[in-house]
Amino acid sequence: MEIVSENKAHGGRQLVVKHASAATSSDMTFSIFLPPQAEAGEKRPVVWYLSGLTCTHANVTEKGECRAACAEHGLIFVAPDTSPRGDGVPDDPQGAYDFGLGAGFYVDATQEPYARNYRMWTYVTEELPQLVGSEFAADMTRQGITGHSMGGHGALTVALRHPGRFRSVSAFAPIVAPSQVPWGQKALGGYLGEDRAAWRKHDAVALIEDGARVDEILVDVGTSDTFIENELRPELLEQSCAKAGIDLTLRRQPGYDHSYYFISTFMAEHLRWHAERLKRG
Ligand SMILES: N[C@@H](CCC(=O)N[C@@H](CS)C(=O)NCC(=O)O)C(=O)O
Repeated sequence: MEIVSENKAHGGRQLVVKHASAATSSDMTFSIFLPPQAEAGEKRPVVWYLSGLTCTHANVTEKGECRAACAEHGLIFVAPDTSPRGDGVPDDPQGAYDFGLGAGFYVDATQEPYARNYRMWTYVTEELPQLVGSEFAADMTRQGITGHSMGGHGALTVALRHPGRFRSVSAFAPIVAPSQVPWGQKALGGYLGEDRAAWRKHDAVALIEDGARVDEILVDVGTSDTFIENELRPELLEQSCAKAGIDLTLRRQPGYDHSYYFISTFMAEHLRWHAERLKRG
């Protein structure tokens, strides 16, 4: 583990960390904010933030405005990268932004040439939690997860497939049914192949239809988000949660778009919502 940068902020410490990942057979970089309470040696809850297309750890770290709320509530905030990186890691054949580098979609690819490196599911669900749990003052019995867009899809699917691991789940403008939208169809087809049965395990709406459950979900999406109708389709999550009895709070925020101006506006509310659930019992 190599500390790439370290800055004091809000009485805590913002780190950027690089490590050799066995899951992705590449070096991976993530950011972690340690609140003042963790700096004082106390084990603190962890909120995972999975980012969207084209992002690295840096977008939310620099533009997400997460640190004041994390310091107030004593939350460790971890932001992984969105794909493997480096020499020899294959990209989209046309260099498109929505597949390959910056677009790992939080799956373990089975298709060539992606299967060796594109193992973001194993990375975010196994390898990185083990590293964070062993290297930092993290209370791994208290975890929450959130994310944006492709990372909102990641947060929902990871939570739905790990019952009991997360006490709180939220998302900003998530892709909720990747099997039914262009971004998701391209990614799931490219990484997992054309067998749609394999896609269902990486589709929040399909997982809920197939019986997966979380107690409650908070979702914010902007009404001026240009991806809302064709890629995000929050109404599909609304319908599946209503049918399944999942307590979904879906807030359509008037005039907000898909950007970090939107995310940063509601970040503190999401973190408070996580903190309330993470401090229970
Ligand atoms: N309009 C973007 C689509 C990708 C996009 O909007 N990415 C979102 C996540 S899905 C993002 O957070 N981008 C980076 C940023 O705003 O810092 C493009 O064509 O590159």
